[in-house]
Amino acid sequence: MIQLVRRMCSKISRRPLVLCGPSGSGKSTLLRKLMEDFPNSFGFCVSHTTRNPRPGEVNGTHYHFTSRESMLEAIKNNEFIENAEFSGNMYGTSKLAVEHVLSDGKVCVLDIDVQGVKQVRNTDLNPWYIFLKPPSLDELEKRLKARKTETAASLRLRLDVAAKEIEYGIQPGNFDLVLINDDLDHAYKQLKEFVETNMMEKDSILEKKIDEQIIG
Ligand SMILES: Nc1ncnc2c1ncn2[C@@H]1O[C@H](COP(=O)(O)OP(=O)(O)OP(=O)(O)O)[C@@H](O)[C@H]1O
Repeated sequence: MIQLVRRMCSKISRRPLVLCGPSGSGKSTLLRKLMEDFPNSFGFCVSHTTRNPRPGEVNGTHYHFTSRESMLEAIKNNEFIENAEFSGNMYGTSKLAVEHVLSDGKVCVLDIDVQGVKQVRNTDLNPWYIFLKPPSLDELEKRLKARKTETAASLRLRLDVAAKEIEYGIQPGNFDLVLINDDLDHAYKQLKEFVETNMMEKDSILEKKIDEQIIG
């Protein structure tokens, strides 16, 4: 019973986590590490996309791969929290995907772009917002090239968009934390510290309060 109450309370106390940053800034890389360290605390909110899967990407795990027609229909039916168009493809977070993570009692993690962040601000999701900034556009270009997922045209577009996103990302007040992904271990350490300070401690304080109320 105590476990159940604790679980219910911790669920409502846990604000989602938004990780935003230009394509290639390292969002997936950092989130993978976070999920490995806290497998029971965080749940990745699986986005929908109309783009084709990259090698190794699994439907339902990395993305829900879908068609433009079904996605437009679902958006019309108000099934999405946010959606964005990038490089001729649609991306979006469905309400169901968020509910799926919450029903597991986990903190919902959203990997979204600036367009998505602006829309999430108009919802009652109330997440923590973290912006991941590449050390420079040159370094971003190097990393995207090394990832070997882009054509010359899609690389160009990503770099153009990145410059605008960084402008928004570093503006004071837009994010709770701006993380520079220079050295990966250092960036991860900062992310982990932010999470432990702002997201974990509050939960343990809440759990202590629940224990005091229930046990006496
Ligand atoms: N600190 C770092 N130093 C060097 N390489 C890095 C660092 N962080 C990430 N990378 C590499 O940069 C590339 C881009 O990272 P990743 O795919 O995680 O970016 P992303 O923000 O998730 O991109 P997208 O939005 O396109 O999915 C990957 O090949 C990754 O291994």
